Amino acid sequence: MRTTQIPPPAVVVEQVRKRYRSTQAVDGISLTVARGETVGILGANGAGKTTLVEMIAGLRTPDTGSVQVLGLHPTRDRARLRQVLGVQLQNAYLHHALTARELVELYRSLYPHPRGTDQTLDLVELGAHRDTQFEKLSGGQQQRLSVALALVGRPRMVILDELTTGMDPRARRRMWGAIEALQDDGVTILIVSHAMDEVERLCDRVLLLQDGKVIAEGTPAEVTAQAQAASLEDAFVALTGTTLDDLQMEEL
Ligand SMILES: Nc1ncnc2c1ncn2[C@@H]1O[C@H](COP(=O)(O)OP(=O)(O)OP(=O)(O)O)[C@@H](O)[C@H]1O
Repeated sequence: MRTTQIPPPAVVVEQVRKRYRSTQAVDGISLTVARGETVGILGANGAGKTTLVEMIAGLRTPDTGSVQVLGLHPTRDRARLRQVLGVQLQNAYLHHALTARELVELYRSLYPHPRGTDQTLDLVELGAHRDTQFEKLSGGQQQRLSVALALVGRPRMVILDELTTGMDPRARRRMWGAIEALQDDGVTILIVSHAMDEVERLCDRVLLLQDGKVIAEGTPAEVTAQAQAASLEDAFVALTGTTLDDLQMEEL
């Protein structure tokens, strides 16, 4: 009888914890993400979302617990993981004096089979700004470029922290289209987002965090129903006791 090897899930996180001095940022989170699945990580400011995805990306080491990504250990197998995982993080440091084209070319050089430079810039509609230095791009354009850089290596999985923050409505729609194309290609996606319309449209499943713990999990419709709410945004408010206006005030 022939046996088929079932590939491991894209992400297996078991009971991870991470503390910064007096703050328990992540407090015992477990998460399994199937290959090709899109999972949204939600929660108020400071809930632990970025810390969680940084541990999955291998950029932070958990104090306890384990993380496996595409069958690899995020820190021990860092070089191999970098070839298959694209990461766009909040406040990513990019060389400000380089142009959009130069940054794409720099990132292309890290991968064996990267997308073309023009194709990458067109993906986020930055072709017209190819010769603009990063520091002279608008905030939304910088954000679009950082997403493009996460996709340049044709990753099997991407982590997107605040995908469309700062983008105008047209750029957001365009970005959603680009994400849907990745989904059609079977790419596994983790999205950190405060935009509930985006999460409802793109995510198969969401995890709602509070104080470093998962307080709700399921499809957007299941989490909405669990809170007996009319929308995911209402569910967020009911379950976390935070309003999105509070979130925006905190971000000011
Ligand atoms: N480098 C650090 N040193 C000390 N404390 C930190 C550090 N990074 C994060 N924290 C704290 O850990 C907690 C979780 O932060 P984290 O950035 O993971 O939250 P978040 O859910 O991504 O928030 P946001 O929505 O504001 O991006 C917060 O209380 C934050 O102040």
